[in-house]
Amino acid sequence: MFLLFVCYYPSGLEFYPAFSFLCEVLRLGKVIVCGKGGSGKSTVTALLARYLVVSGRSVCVIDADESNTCLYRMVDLPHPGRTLAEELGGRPAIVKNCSSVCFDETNFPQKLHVKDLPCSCTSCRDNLYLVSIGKIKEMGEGCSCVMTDLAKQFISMLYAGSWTYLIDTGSSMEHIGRSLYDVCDAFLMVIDGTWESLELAVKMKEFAERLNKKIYWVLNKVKDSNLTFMAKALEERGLKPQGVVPYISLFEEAALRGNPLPLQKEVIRNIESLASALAFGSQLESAFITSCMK
Ligand SMILES: Nc1ncnc2c1ncn2[C@@H]1O[C@H](COP(=O)(O)OP(=O)(O)OP(=O)(O)O)[C@@H](O)[C@H]1O
Repeated sequence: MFLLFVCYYPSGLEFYPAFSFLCEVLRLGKVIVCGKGGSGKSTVTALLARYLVVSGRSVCVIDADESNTCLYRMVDLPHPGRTLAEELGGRPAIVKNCSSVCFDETNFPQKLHVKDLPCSCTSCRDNLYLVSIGKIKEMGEGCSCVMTDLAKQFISMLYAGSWTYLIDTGSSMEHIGRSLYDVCDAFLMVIDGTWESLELAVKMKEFAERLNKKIYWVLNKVKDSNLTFMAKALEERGLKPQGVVPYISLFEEAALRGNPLPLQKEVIRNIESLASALAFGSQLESAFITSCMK
C-alpha cells in the first residue's frame, strides 16, 4: 500500500504530495546521464538531483563534461572552486600520475566518500554535492581522455551506500569509447525531439544490452505537437521511456539568465513520476503511448 503524505520543501518550493516510500526504495547507484548534444543532459541531471534531495536522498552530481560551465548554477549551488583535476595538480600531474594511480585501493584502502573530499573542489548544500572532474581551459592543452580516465578512477573509488551519483557527461561518445560504464550501474539517456536522438538511443540500447547494464530513457523538451511522432518512433524502435519532461519555456529563461532551474509544481510532477519509474524499473504507462498514437 502506498502512503501519501504532504511535506514542505525548502527553498521556496510549494507544498507538494510526495511518496515517502520513494526515498526508501530508490537505489539508483552510479548513473551515467547521456544523450546527444543539447538534448538536456544537464537539465535532467539538475532536476533529478534537486528532486531527489528534497525527497530525502543524498545525491552527488559529478560533472564529467569538460566543456560546460554552469551546472552549479542549474543545481543552485555555489561554484565548486577547483575541479578535481586542478586539485590534483592539473593536467601535467594527472598525465604523470593518473595513467595508473590517482585513485586506487593502494591510495584509498577504504572507499572514498564525497564528504571527505577537500572543500576547495566540492560544493554542497544539505545532501546535494557537486564535483567537477576537469575542464579544457587552455588552447591546445590536449584531448579530454585524461579527464575521462580520471573520472573513471574517481567514480570507481566512491562509496556507494545509499547515495545516488548522477554523472553528467559531454555530448560525445567519449564515455562509451573509454568505458566509463565499467564503474557505473546504469545509463539514463535523454532523448529530445530529433531523429538523431532516436538513432543514438537505438545504439545505446544495443550497447546496454551487450554490457548487461540497465538503461532508462527520458524524453525531454519534446513539444506537444511532436509527441505523436515521437511516441510512434519510440515504439517502432522498442524504446519504452520512463518519463517525460515537457518543453518548458521557463527553463530557457533560466538558461538565459544563468538562474537555477525553476522547480514549480508541473516540473516536480514530471520529475517525481520519472524518479518513481526509475525506482521501480517501470515504464511510462502505455496509455501515454496509445494516447499519442491516436
Ligand atoms: N525541458 C526543456 N524545456 C525547455 N528548454 C530546455 C529543456 N531542457 C533543456 N532545455 C534547454 O536546452 C538547452 C540545452 O540543455 P542542456 O544544457 O541541459 O543540454 P545538454 O545535453 O546538457 O547540453 P551539452 O550537450 O552541451 O552538454 C538549454 O538552453 C536548456 O535550457
